[in-house]
Order: sequence, then structure tokens, then C-alpha cells
Amino acid sequence: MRPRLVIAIDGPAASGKGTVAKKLAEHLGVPYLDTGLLYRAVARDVEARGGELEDATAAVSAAQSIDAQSLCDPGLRGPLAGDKASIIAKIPAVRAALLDYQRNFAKSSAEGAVLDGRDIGTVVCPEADIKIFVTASDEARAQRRYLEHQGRGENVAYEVVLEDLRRRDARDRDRSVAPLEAAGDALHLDTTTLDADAAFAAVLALIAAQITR
Ligand SMILES: Nc1ncnc2c1ncn2[C@@H]1O[C@H](COP(=O)(O)OP(=O)(O)O)[C@@H](O)[C@H]1O
Ligand SMILES: Nc1ccn([C@@H]2O[C@H](COP(=O)(O)OP(=O)(O)O)[C@@H](O)[C@H]2O)c(=O)n1
Repeated sequence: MRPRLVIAIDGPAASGKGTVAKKLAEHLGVPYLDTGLLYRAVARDVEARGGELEDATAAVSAAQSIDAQSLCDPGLRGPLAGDKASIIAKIPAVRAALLDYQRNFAKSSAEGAVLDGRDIGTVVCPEADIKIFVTASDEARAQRRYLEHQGRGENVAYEVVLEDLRRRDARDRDRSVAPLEAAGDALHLDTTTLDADAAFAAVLALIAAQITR
């Protein structure tokens, strides 16, 4: 029987972490949590109640009453929701309010779980069995987001996508609490020249090597 595995996948925007995390969870038959959705949902709920994203009290209140059912809202996808998420994600009390939800999810299944985000390996699940930090060049990541815009029929210039992505990454890297960074014991995967299938194969190889070590 396979041992219980909690797998933490972190990395910057559009590095491909969500794609590998989802495939990995399906492959292992364990639940998957896209933790970015939590931050996106908090920003959505603050605004829906007429609050400001920088208002810590409003944001903490939204974080404390997060509704799991509402995480499948398609309105949470897209770069504007991601940008708003990164504003409330800087507030330490918001991060603290979302910790239990994420940690309970990681414990929820006897088989394990896959979580992806920015601080899973460093803060949410520092005891994760496997930690993977996924990166890709800024240009490759912007190109992926640009293609997503095109797929939705949105006319946004590549240069604007690149600039937005760099600004959000900087906000995530430079914040005082749980910044975007690799855990010291994370395995690193650069997906710049890998398509989604190759990235998944590389992740499986990294995990196999770690487990048999
Ligand atoms: N290795 C890859 N090569 C090319 N495109 C990819 C790759 N991995 C993911 N994508 C595509 O890039 C976009 C961002 O991927 P996603 O997994 O959502 O990134 P993240 O979760 O890191 O923000 C999606 O449109 C996805 O289909
Ligand atoms: N574990 C996490 C996940 C997301 N976030 C924040 O939420 C924003 C949106 O995250 P996301 O994972 O949905 O964004 P993408 O990488 O999919 O573009 C990030 O830019 C971070 O500011 C975070 O701070 N910690």
C-alpha cells in the first residue's frame, strides 16, 4: 500500500503549479486544494459587502466566514481577481484566519492531499512529505496567461500581461508574512521548456526519486 502523502506545491503565477497539482491529485486519488481560490474568494466577499481590500477588519471577517461551496464561482478566475487576492493576502490576520481551513483540508483524507499556493511548503504544511517549487521564466508565464486571455476572447496586450504578472509576483515576494519563496527542503521544477505533460512526468520522476531515497 502507498504511504499517506501530503504534497505541497508552490510557485509564482502561471508557473503551471495548478496544472501539475491537479493532475497529481487525480493520479494519486487524493483531494486537491487550490489555496489561491481562498484568497480570491476573500477579496470577492470584501467587495461584495462594500468594503475596501486594504481594510484588515473587513478582510478578516470575510476570511473567517469563507464558504467552501463558493470556491467554484467562475468569477474567481482571471487576473483581476488574482490581483485583488494579492492585496488582501498581504494582511497577516487574513492569512492566519485561513490557516485552519487549509490545514484541516491537508488532514481530511487518509490517503493524503495535494495543496498548491505560495506558502504551502513554508507555512501551511511545513511537515509535508513532498514539497515542489514550480517556476518558469517571466516570459513563458506571461505567454501562458496571454493565451488564456485569447481563449476567452479578451484583447489584452502581451506586454500588459507581463507587467501585471511581475507586479503581482513582486507583491507576493516582498510581503512581510508568508512571502512567495521555496521551502529549504523543496524540490525545484522549471517548466519553461516543458509542456504540461512533460511537467507532470518530471514531477512524478522527482517524487519517485524522493520516495525511494
Ligand atoms: N508546462 C506548461 N506549458 C505550457 N502551458 C502550461 C503549462 N502548465 C500549465 N500551462 C497553462 O498555463 C496556464 C497557467 O497554468 P496554471 O497551472 O493555472 O498555473 P498556476 O497555477 O501556476 O497559476 C494555464 O492556461 C495552463 O493550461
Ligand atoms: N497560498 C497562497 C495562495 C495564493 N495567495 C495569494 O493569492 C493570489 C492568487 O493566487 P492564485 O494561486 O490563485 O494565482 P495564480 O498563480 O493562479 O495566478 C496570489 O497572487 C497570492 O497573493 C497567497 O498569498 N498564498
